[in-house]
Amino acid sequence: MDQSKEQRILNSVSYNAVKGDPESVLDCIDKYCSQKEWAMNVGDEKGLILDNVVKEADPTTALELGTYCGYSAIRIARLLKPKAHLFSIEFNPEFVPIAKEIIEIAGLSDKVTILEGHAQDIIPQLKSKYDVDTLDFVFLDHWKERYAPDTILLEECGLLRKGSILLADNIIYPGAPEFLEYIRNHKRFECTNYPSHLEYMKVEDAMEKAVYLG
Ligand SMILES: O=C(NCCCCc1cc2cnccc2s1)c1cc(-c2ccc(F)cc2)cc(O)c1O
Ligand SMILES: [Mg+2]
Repeated sequence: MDQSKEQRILNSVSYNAVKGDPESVLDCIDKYCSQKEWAMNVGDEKGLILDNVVKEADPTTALELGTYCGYSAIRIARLLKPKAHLFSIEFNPEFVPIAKEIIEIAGLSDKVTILEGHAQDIIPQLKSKYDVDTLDFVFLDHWKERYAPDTILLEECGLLRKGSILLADNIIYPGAPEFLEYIRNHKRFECTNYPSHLEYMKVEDAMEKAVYLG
């Protein structure tokens, strides 16, 4: 059976990236996906916004919804301080082993735990099963219509604390209108919009940061 696009991305990383060097893994994926095959990584332009928000949050415990090939997990994990940890949830069983391998090549396996399943099933288990207290940073990059309900779920599960920072991808394209409506009208969130472009394209996109006020 011929390989998947995600398999081909892993092949390219495995062949071209410097083992243990997260930057070279990111560069390799960005090169492959801008020159050979488009893929839904957050990419280099929005990746810089992600970097800056992660640096601002300086999280001890971070959560990502939507691992895909591990690109944004590497962007986040490479900035984490020594004892900090990233939990990343992915529902597609095909992507999990590929993301694990790419994160391993980046040398960041110790800082990232990939949890396979749907966010709405795993979020309620984070405290009891994964010993999470509260989340300092959350990157939303999964089903766009799940951004709002899963944000509500995070709050209901007591996983947000005063100052928790949420960052959502694809606010314009594919778009997350319900999330935008919810988060901007909810008084316990302080929102900031970051205009950008869809990964590897000239199409408009944006990211939205929401600080939980407690
Ligand atoms: O759909 C996107 N991301 C979500 C897919 C993962 C589904 C999951 C559900 C789920 C549930 N629970 C836990 C984990 C997970 S992962 C996505 C799509 C585009 C795009 C696609 C076509 C196009 F022409 C232009 C842009 C760009 C992006 O940056 C994206 O992020
Ligand atoms: Mg995205």
